[in-house]
Amino acid sequence: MSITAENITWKVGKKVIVDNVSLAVSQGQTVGLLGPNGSGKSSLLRILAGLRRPHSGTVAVDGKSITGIPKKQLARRVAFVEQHGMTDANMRVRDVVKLGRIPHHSPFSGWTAQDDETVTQALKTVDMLHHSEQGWLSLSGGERQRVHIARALAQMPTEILLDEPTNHLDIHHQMQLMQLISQLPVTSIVAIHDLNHASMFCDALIVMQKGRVVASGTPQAILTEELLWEIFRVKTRIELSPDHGKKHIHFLV
Ligand SMILES: Nc1ncnc2c1ncn2[C@@H]1O[C@H](COP(=O)(O)OP(=O)(O)OP(=O)(O)O)[C@@H](O)[C@H]1O
Repeated sequence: MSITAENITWKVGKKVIVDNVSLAVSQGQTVGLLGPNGSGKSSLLRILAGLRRPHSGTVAVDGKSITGIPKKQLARRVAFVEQHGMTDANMRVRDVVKLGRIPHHSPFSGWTAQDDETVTQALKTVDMLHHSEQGWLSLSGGERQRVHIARALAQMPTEILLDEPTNHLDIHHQMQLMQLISQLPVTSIVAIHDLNHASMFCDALIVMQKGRVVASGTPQAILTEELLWEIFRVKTRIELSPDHGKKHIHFLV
C-alpha cells in the first residue's frame, strides 16, 4: 500500500473532527474524498500530509509510520495542495514553483539544469509557463491554484494530496486538471465536491460524514441515489453515461 491510515481520531477540545478513520490507497490510485461541508475532509488530508498529529491512530507510507520519517524526507515524497494555500506575495510565478524543489536539496547542493527543467515542465503541465515571470499578486484565483499545483508537481512526489483543487478553475482547466491527476503515475487523494468528476476520474471514493468514513469503494459501486440522498440530501437520477460509460448524476429539483 502506498498510503494507509489506521484508526485516526483528531479532536478540538471535546469535539471529534476526524472519528476513527481507516483507509488504504494503493500505488498510483486516484481516490476521491467526498462529503458535505465540515465533514472532516481537509482535517483528514492535513493529518495524512503529516501537518497535524492525530490524537490516536497512525498514518503510514509504504508501511512505515510517518512519525518515524524525517520531515524533509516526507516532504520529498508527499505533496499537499491546500485549499487556501498561502504564498509570499512578492514572488514571481516561477519562484513559487521552484519552492517545490527545496526538499530535494541540501543547504550545499546547487540548483541544476535538471531542476530548471522540472520547474518548466510543471509550469507547462498546468498551462502556466507563459506566466512564469508574472508576480503572484497579479494572478487570478484560478491561475494561483494552478501555480500551487505546479509547485506540488515540481516536488516530484509519490503521493499527492489535493484539497478541492478545481476550486476557482474554469471548466476547461477543471477537466484538464482532473484528467492530469487521474493519469499521473502518483498516488492521489483528492477532496472534491463535483460528483460527476469524482465518477469520471477517480478509481475509488471515500465518503465522509461527521468525521467518519461512511462508504468507500469504486464510483460504480457506491454512487447511488440512496447514498446521495442520505449524505447530501439531494435528489438525483443516476445513469451510465453513453459517452464515457461511467455513472452520470442528474440533479433533480
Ligand atoms: N482548528 C480547528 N478548530 C476548531 N474547529 C475546527 C478546526 N479545524 C476544523 N474544525 C472544524 O472541523 C470540522 C471539519 O472541518 P474540515 O475543514 O475538515 O471539513 P471539510 O470536510 O474539509 O469541509 P469543506 O467541504 O467545507 O471544505 C468543521 O466543523 C470545522 O469547523
